[in-house]
Amino acid sequence: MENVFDYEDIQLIPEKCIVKSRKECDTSIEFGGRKFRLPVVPANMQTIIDEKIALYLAENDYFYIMHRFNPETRLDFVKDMQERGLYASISVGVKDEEYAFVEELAEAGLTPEYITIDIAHGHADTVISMIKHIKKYLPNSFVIAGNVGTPQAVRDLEQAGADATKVGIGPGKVCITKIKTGFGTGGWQLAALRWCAKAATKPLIADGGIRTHGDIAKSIRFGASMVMIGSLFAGHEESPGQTVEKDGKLYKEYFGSASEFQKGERRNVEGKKMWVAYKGPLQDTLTEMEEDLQSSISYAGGKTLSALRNVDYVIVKNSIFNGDRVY
Ligand SMILES: NC(=O)C1=CN([C@@H]2O[C@H](COP(=O)(O)OP(=O)(O)OC[C@H]3O[C@@H](n4cnc5c(N)ncnc54)[C@H](OP(=O)(O)O)[C@@H]3O)[C@@H](O)[C@H]2O)C=CC1
Ligand SMILES: Nc1nc2c(ncn2[C@@H]2O[C@H](COP(=O)(O)O)[C@@H](O)[C@H]2O)c(=O)[nH]1
Repeated sequence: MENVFDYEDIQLIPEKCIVKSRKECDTSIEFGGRKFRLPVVPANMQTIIDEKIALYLAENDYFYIMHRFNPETRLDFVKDMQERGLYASISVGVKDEEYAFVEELAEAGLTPEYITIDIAHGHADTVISMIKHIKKYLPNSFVIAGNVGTPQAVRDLEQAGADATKVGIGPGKVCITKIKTGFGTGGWQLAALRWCAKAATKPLIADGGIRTHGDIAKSIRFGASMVMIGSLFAGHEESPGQTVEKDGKLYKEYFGSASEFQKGERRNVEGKKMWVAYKGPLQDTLTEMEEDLQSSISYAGGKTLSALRNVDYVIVKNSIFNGDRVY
């Protein structure tokens, strides 16, 4: 493939500014029939989101996807969110019991507004079959399917009925898929997104590899409607998971959904755990992301996210920084 690059290799080129203040720039996005304040969603991982954070995000017009690792709580979660007049957004897998769960929701008259099929290798018959099952029993749920890394996968999942596709195999901060299997989009996630966008007729979610807020603007430029982020959302006051103190500093755990910490066993492990420096309140990060994205839009010469989609860019290999040395 030609022109393989990642986030750190790209710089977007500024256009003439048309606003007097960055406050005029609107970062909101319509996704699955709802308007959200940011084109950003915290990863559906156990150390990133829990019911309390989901509630906060929904109440404050942010998009969220609840993880699937406490499966028995999902039905009540959907009921509770909807009784509060909020949208419900959950994840499912593809094992037999997940088929029964979808039917259980339908029998209870509960339609989650968003259902994400959360599978490592999403270009699979198992995922295609689950998309069809959800569309049969819960036709009004907006189905996000993934993860994939090729245009053919996007076509196949869209063809099966997916309303959006999630792109990203192996670029995540706690991912070891690329090392253990030799496969994935790690190191060229942004180019893979661009490749997938050529085939997509429905929204794409760029998932994994976001290391700076500028990477959100770059994802939009290369075809994402929404950006899923794990590590930048880890380590907050509200983040689920253990907190430890070391040399007077606080750290919070962040582990992969395919790590032994998630699975409780060392079988097919494709994720690891790391400790993230404590970051303070989640809202501070969301606010900073919004301000930075408003600034990105102003550099793109517009007032809305659409301005980002057509800006020119240069590929400057490793010119910003290498790997994860961010600040
Ligand atoms: N975005 C990414 O790069 C990655 C994300 N993850 C995350 O880890 C979590 C666990 O994912 P996953 O293992 O899919 O979910 P599950 O553990 O629920 O496995 C789902 C089913 O798919 C099978 N399966 C898993 N991987 C493969 C594969 N490579 N080829 C064929 N069948 C497979 C499993 O069987 P069996 O285990 O017996 O093979 C199981 O029957 C998810 O949250 C996922 O998002 C994991 C790796 C990569
Ligand atoms: N290969 C693995 N990928 C994983 C695992 N758990 C989650 N993920 C993916 O990472 C992103 C978050 O990436 P980040 O760079 O923003 O931290 C997440 O949304 C999943 O797609 C895992 O165990 N192995």
